[in-house]
Amino acid sequence: MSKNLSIVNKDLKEERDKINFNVEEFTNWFYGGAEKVKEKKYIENYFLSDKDLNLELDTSYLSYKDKYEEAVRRSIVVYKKLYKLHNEMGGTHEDFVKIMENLRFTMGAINPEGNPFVLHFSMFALTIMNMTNDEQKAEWLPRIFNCNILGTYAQTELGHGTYIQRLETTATYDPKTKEFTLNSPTLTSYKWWPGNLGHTVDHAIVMAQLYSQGKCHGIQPFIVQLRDSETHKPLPGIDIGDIGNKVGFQTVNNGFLGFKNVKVPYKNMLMKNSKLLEDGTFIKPKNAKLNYGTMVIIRVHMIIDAACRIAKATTIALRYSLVRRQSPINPNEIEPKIIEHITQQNKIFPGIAKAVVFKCMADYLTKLHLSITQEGNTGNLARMPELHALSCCLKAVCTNEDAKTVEVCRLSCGGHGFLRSAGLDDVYRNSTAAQTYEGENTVMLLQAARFLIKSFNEARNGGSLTEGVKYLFDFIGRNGKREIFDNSINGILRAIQAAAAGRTYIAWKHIEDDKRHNSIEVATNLAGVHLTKAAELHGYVCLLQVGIEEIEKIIRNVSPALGLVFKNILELFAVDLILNKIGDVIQHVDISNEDIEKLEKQMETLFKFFRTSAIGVVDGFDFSDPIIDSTLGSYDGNVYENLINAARKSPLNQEDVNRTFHLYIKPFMKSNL
Ligand SMILES: CCCCCCCCCCCCCCCCCC(=O)SCCNC(=O)CCNC(=O)[C@H](O)C(C)(C)COP(=O)(O)OP(=O)(O)OC[C@H]1O[C@@H](n2cnc3c(N)ncnc32)[C@H](O)[C@@H]1OP(=O)(O)O
Ligand SMILES: Cc1cc2nc3c(=O)[nH]c(=O)nc-3n(C[C@H](O)[C@H](O)[C@H](O)COP(=O)(O)OP(=O)(O)OC[C@H]3O[C@@H](n4cnc5c(N)ncnc54)[C@H](O)[C@@H]3O)c2cc1C
Repeated sequence: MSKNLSIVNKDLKEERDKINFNVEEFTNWFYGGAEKVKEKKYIENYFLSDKDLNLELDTSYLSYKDKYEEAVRRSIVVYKKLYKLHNEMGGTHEDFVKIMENLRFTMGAINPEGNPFVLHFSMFALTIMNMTNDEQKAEWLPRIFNCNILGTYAQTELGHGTYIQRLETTATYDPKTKEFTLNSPTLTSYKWWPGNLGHTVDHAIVMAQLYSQGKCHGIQPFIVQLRDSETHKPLPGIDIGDIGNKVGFQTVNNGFLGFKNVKVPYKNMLMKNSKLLEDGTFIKPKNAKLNYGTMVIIRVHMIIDAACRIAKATTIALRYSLVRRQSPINPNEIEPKIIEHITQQNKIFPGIAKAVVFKCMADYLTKLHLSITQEGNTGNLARMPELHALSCCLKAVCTNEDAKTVEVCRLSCGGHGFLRSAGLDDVYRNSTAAQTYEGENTVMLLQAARFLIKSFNEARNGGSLTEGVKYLFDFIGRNGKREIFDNSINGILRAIQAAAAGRTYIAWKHIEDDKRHNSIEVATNLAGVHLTKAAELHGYVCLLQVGIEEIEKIIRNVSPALGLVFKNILELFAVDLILNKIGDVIQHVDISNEDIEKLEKQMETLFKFFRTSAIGVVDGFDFSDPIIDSTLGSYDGNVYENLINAARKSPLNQEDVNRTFHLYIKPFMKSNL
């Protein structure tokens, strides 16, 4: 960690002196090993130490246009260095991925309001890698990796983001000219939202309805050039621009795009899955949803992003809470560190536990994605729906928790948390954006619920279930009897499973009852609230189940002192979860008031133990000061000095008297109204 060289605040030093486990060992776990931590630090320093980035400039004070231009300038500095470093490292694909993974946070420090090239290196490149045939790979990948072309992923339209089956952009094939003609037949068919589209990229993957031989064959991906390679002017028939100011992501350059008779060559339809013969004959893919593959990959990646945003927010909130003193607990004693107020612990400690459990889930899901993709490459697509359901469910649950936790962290910093210099606003904006992009969270939960209902039917009919939903058998086996609660970690898991299965049953029954008067679709819509609750509970089951399995493995492999910290973290996650979901649990589990009181007491005991470890855990997340970028969360804990120094940098403080005094205020004050 590049620690600030200033003297560490004595309250924070006192906390660190009490840490009773090896922080470095925790860091090595979080990043996947000592070698990876070394790499991370090297890469971080390699980029952040570059004076050309001019990181001294606080871009939050710039205008919308200046922010964008500075973000582009900084990104180019970074990407030039990236390619230099890539060559130095050996130039393999693995080296590239390593640098990109580590750049995730570094980029956040360089462009706090978003990266104007993020889609090129994520969705654009991934779609070309995964949805093209060999010839197309050979044509496009070198140009993408050399950045000779820059691209984005243009799917969402003004009228449709969720229901992509009804996208309106058309691509009509003419076998005589061997070209597609792209059109935006209505205003609502304009592409709207794609990141980097407005003024940055010159190419896009465009999702459009394919028409051939007079028939519509559903949405297919096309690679389309949008701007001239020399002048960057929009090509004929292309209407393109920036969509304007947003809640966040100000420098991501989200754009709009309309087509009027734009010609695209035959070879530009991505043909790994669906195929179109030159004569216009359409050949269906093995599974029509294969074209949704890039979204699945990104949803999987979003779990680790959520974990890291929570880790960052809790680092800021906890460090601040260990140096901020306010409100004596005993009237005659000195004001305590605010963390001594138990409500403050309740705000921050469960968040730290979530970051750890989400990280376990991200590792698990990444492995699962890899194994299901490998199966897919051999033609076996059987587990694709399971992966789709799981990634939708966890994308929704983890980003919802992420936004909630980051906001609680902001509140836990009181007034100072509302300052931009506290560093929580960009984290929150990114968290809340993640609730919407890559599939709106309610819609994602409903997709997961579809899988749950199918599995429930399967279980009722004595069929087979995938591992993650086998608990539905237990529910059916109990035949209406309630699960008996026992206060162990596995007891809590069984209780959450019973709640998830119970809610699935309620949703299923709701649909079955309504089906008598309505179509299955209407009945399903009417059960929507139950369905989303069931999917959400299922997401928590997955998190706890994977958390238990992964943390048990971790405990076997780390020192006993760190093992105890992991045990504490897992219990914190589990007890916090059951207490938050107690209403659902009571409905399906035989749990007494005494049991609940015991859980509440247990939480207090867990807080007591975690009180000494917490600072070690957040230090172990290993965010350097430039990455944390917070007056309240810096390693040295000198928050008041940081706050006043940051305030002095406000553009308004660069002069004693602002011109508005003479222009408006003084005449107003002298006017006697
Ligand atoms: C070099 C590497 C570096 C990597 C670094 C990575 C770093 C990441 C950084 C990323 C930064 C990104 C910045 C922001 C980007 C935002 C991009 C976007 O938002 S882009 C825009 C994002 N936009 C969105 O996310 C749009 C959201 N909407 C959708 O995804 C779809 O409309 C839908 C899935 C909700 C429904 O689809 P619809 O066709 O209407 O389907 P129905 O309802 O009729 O039927 C459901 C049936 O289909 C089945 N199934 C479905 N999918 C799959 C699948 N993938 N598979 C298998 N099956 C699937 C399902 O199981 C079910 O089966 P059954 O029950 O019938 O048996
Ligand atoms: C920051 C950001 C970046 C983005 N980047 C890109 C990008 O790079 N490329 C791209 O193509 N797109 C991008 N998008 C678009 C994004 O993917 C969509 O906005 C998202 O998928 C939601 O779709 P929507 O806007 O149509 O919402 P809507 O579907 O209109 O949602 C509005 C409301 O309707 C509800 N609703 C809709 N359908 C259903 C249903 N079936 N059942 C129940 N409720 C429903 C939703 O729950 C929500 O409450 C981005 C969006 C954002 C915010």
